[in-house]
Amino acid sequence: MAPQLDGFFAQVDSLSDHFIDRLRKAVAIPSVSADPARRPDVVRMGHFLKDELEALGASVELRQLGKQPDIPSLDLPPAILARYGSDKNKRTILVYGHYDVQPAEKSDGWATEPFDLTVGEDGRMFGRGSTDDKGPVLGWLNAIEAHQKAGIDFPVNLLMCFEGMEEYGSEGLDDLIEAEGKRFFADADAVCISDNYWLGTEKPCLTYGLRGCNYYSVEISGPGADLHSGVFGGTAQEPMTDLVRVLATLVDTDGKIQIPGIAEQVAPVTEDEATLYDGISFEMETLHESLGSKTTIFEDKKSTLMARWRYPSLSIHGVEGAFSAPGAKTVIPAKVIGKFSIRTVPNMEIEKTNELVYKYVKEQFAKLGSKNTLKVYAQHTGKWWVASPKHWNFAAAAKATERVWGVQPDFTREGGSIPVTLTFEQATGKNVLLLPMGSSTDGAHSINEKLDKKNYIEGIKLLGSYLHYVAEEPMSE
Ligand SMILES: C[C@H](N)C(=O)N[C@@H](Cc1c[nH]cn1)C(=O)O
Ligand SMILES: [Zn+2]
Ligand SMILES: [Zn+2]
Repeated sequence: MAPQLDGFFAQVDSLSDHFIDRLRKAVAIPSVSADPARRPDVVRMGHFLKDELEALGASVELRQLGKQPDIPSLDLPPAILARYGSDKNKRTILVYGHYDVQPAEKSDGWATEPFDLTVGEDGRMFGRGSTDDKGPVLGWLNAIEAHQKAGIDFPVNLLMCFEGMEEYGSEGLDDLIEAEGKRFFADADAVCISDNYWLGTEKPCLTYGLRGCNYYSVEISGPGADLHSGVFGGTAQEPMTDLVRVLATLVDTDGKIQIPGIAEQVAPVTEDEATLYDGISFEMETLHESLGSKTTIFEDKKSTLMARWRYPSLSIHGVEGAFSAPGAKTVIPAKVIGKFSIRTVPNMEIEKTNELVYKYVKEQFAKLGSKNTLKVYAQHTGKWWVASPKHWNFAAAAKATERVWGVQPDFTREGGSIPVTLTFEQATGKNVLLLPMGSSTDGAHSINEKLDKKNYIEGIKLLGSYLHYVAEEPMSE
């Protein structure tokens, strides 16, 4: 099966320094989508990808997505739509990834410069976006190049959709996907996304589910300007005090969401599902390693996996407008905006969840009897997704995993969110597969994000061989 793969693998190995250099160039572009000041860098990253793709012979379009809804003066970065090959006798695979990254500052606690890919002797490649999601996005380009240089026919037609706003809720992309479902994406036989991580560090996985994400702001204001706490402390009602008290009512120390009506929406555990967790390769020790501590809510694997995959969670992320620098500033902030999100699961509904959140937050604020003013709103929302892994798309990925890594993959769900996954499924009507490259200790969204060189290089082989096995799978749907 897939006889050309040995030549492809050898070519990937001999190009490995070049592929790491490509990742270094990509990481050097600080494409932070959440920071309006970095928007030119996000656009520059989009152009970098366009140039690289064109140099490989792909046809590429940059699609403008309009203005950012919450900052109407700011253009959204373009989505990249690209095609490599248009042979009617080949299958067509649509791949998606994102070229934006989470914010990162050395002062957050990074051991190295976050936008300077630093490769250690042990093969760990540190840099913001290395695993999420520049390494995997470049994996597709590298697979194309290795085929070209090895003189091996590319096994499928590849459609690519890369966006620059995923870490901010994929603003503007749903409309494009819906509009292009039966146009640019019309030929797609299946969809593959490489933008998540293995459950541990040793065993690869194929992922068939994601949680959704509803992201909220709670804004409390009162004074006309920031105040001196010596002059006004004890005489003015303070927005920060109110906010802390409201945020404290959302969730308890063991992660139990306190908002009535959320738990009632969650799908019951079926008998089949209850047996599924035992077979998954997952160690609490690896979780402690990824977490950097032993502060887990649960002590056992099953409860932990269920909490990550099939129950909602509520996280408090930060407070805009609050004093957060080192030192001691005796300020009373005039307006503070608390940020929290709820990871949603089957059968939670976005609108119903929003209404429950708004009602609860308003009730908690009312209980304080404060003269300050409250606003609560959703910044962005994205639905959960669960697909069937019983499909030739997953079968091909399982064979590729066995060929590259020598083991059968686990079939997993993921606690994170990729907001457009369900949109791709619905707009194309095709099966969607998540095929991760990185591992659980990569620290996506955290300080010292990394991708292991082994996962990058073998990951390129995995993506390329998946396409070969896709070409060989019997047509069933
Ligand atoms: C799993 C993926 N690599 C990722 O990190 N997704 C983000 C996307 C997001 C941001 N807001 C809402 N969703 C995540 O899960 O936080
Ligand atoms: Zn990502
Ligand atoms: Zn991310």
